[in-house]
Amino acid sequence: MERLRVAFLGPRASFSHQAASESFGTAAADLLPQVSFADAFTALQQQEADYAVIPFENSTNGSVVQTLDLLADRNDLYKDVKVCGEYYLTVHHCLLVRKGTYPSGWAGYDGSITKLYTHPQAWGQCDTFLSQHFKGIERQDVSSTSKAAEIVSRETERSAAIASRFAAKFHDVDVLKENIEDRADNTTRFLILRNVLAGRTAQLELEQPNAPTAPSEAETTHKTLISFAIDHSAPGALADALLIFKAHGLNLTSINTRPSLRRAWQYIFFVECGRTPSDENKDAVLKALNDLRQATEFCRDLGTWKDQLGTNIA
Ligand SMILES: O=C(O)C(=O)Cc1ccccc1
Repeated sequence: MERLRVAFLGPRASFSHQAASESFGTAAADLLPQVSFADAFTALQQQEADYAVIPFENSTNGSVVQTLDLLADRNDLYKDVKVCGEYYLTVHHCLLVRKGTYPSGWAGYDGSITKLYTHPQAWGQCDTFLSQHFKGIERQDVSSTSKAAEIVSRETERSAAIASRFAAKFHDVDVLKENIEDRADNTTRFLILRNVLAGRTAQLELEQPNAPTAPSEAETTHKTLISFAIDHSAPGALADALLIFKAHGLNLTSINTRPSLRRAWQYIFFVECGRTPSDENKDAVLKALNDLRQATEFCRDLGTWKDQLGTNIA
């Protein structure tokens, strides 16, 4: 079998790189760094990559809206891209500075840092630490935490990056303070995406490469993500749509919304639901999608995969 091509948000040493390399750890895979999540989606749609590993939500900070916007696919750019797996990564952030700038470490820190860099996802995960020690200090969003470490390694001003210990080593910068995340259990759930038309990944559907836990088939929950929009002027339209999930025995596990950008104040709903497969419910998702097509302005099946939290919710 040819080597798999796995797209992730680069440069190397980003959290997405870590998630990609851990989730495809045992497979023969080439990891392909991308400048943005959109580039990773494009690489998949054009079949220049077999999989993409993209952050979807964080246990401290909630949903990753950039990812929801790409899944919303308002311009039909990624029509063949679907979710086929997930991976949970515990995320520890460090405050990184150019090598040698603070020889006495955090204990001797004199408050001289004037600018902070990181990926937008990271600010909200380190809120308590930042408001205690860096209130009012300029913050600059950059394309990834690894990019932030790279910038700081070259800057002559007193600046700092929020990134991983791994990124510190990779870009040869110092760790001024580690574990600055608000919560020790700070975890990001990454989605593994594939192009449904790509034959070379078909056999891996529903399988997470290198699954951290391996529950038996009977106790594995399958999750499905479906997006839809409804006519907000009809009373009960959302309730009717959600009742379809219940009617087919699909357990709702999360709901997100993003603006539809078709009309002001209309939303795209992203509903995640779970089911433990059985003979009775094997067509539940297909049936629910058929019913949803009648009850919504549009709906889209964004894929089904195995739950890696190992919870049996049916
Ligand atoms: O910027 C990175 O390293 C990413 O991969 C995005 C991200 C940022 C913070 C937590 C998890 C993922």
